[in-house]
Amino acid sequence: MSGKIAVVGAGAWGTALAASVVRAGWSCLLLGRDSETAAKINELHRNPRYLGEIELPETLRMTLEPAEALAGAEIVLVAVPAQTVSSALPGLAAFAAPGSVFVSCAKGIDRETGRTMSGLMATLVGNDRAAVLSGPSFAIDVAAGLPTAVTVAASDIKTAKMLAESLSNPVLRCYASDDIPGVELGGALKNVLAIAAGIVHGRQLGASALAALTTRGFAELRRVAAALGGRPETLVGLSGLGDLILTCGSEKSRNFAYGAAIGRGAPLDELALAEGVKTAAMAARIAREHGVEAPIIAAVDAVLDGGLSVEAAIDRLMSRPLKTET
Ligand SMILES: NC(=O)c1ccc[n+]([C@@H]2O[C@H](COP(=O)([O-])OP(=O)(O)OC[C@H]3O[C@@H](n4cnc5c(N)ncnc54)[C@H](O)[C@@H]3O)[C@@H](O)[C@H]2O)c1
Ligand SMILES: O=P(O)(O)OC[C@H](O)CO
Repeated sequence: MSGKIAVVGAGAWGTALAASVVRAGWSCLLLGRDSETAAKINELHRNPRYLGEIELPETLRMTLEPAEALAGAEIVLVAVPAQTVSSALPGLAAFAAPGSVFVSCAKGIDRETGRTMSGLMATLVGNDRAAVLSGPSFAIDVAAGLPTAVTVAASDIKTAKMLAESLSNPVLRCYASDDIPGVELGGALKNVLAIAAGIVHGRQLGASALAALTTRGFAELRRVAAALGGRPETLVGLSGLGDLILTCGSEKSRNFAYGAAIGRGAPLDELALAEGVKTAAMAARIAREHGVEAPIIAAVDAVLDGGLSVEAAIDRLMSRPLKTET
């Protein structure tokens, strides 16, 4: 590939994606906010704060200037935390090259407006230029060049295929989809469910409970995503089931690890880096407003809100009326 890709957000995911697109042959500028990280990336080819000693490609450069990062970029990967996308985007759109495609790589629902990341982007650059990348992918794995597969969605399948071809490399396999809601809601909702799975793990409720929680959580993920237009077949793919399996079973997941800490009795932490914390309330609200049964998501929201203890949440989930499975 030749040409330029800009990556917004020099945290774990932005840096890993930037390394990955350089491996795919693109020139890449990473846009961040702190000069110390820029010096480490540009001079030492490392981002120790987020990715330890992983060696980044020497041609990867970071800048603090949006105009420089976005000038001439055909693709802009947006990898800042979901709750900062609405404030980060308006300052960027003005610098974007005409026709460039903005790809949300964040996983969450905006907690002020209830809007999805693609929805936020579409208001600025239009539906045709808004896309989503999601799927089972720890930044540290992608940065280290371990084999990974994700889904890239755009409303036009031709755009999705162009992005999948552009972003794939020998160790990152991108599948194309035209189901934006299905792909992005899988990623947003699995974070909430990973917190629940972490609680089960931290509370030492056993492997059987973890399997039950993950499976019933998946049923909720499918129902809520379907209510917002996600297609069932997308939810059994990488960005739904795939990412749920990854994050509901590994302490490498910040959401799972945060849930595990709560399960072990740690106090709630408003500043936790787990994206599911900030998406839980909106996910529960969307489920209520659409009349979708989502007791696990509601329980996570109530526990994070401080209104329900873990013990009471378990009792509540286990004492629900019995029903048919499907
Ligand atoms: N870390 C992962 O393994 C991973 C994998 C897939 C998806 N994601 C998703 O990617 C998103 C980012 O996660 P992360 O792990 O990189 O977070 P992070 O905390 O590692 O880094 C976030 C970065 O964004 C920067 N930032 C915040 N607001 C900004 C703004 N307005 N403009 C520019 N930069 C800004 C911060 O300074 C920080 O460098 C999240 O939605 C997360 O769910 C993360
Ligand atoms: O560490 P987490 O829980 O934010 O998960 C990271 C990625 O979303 C995994 O696909």
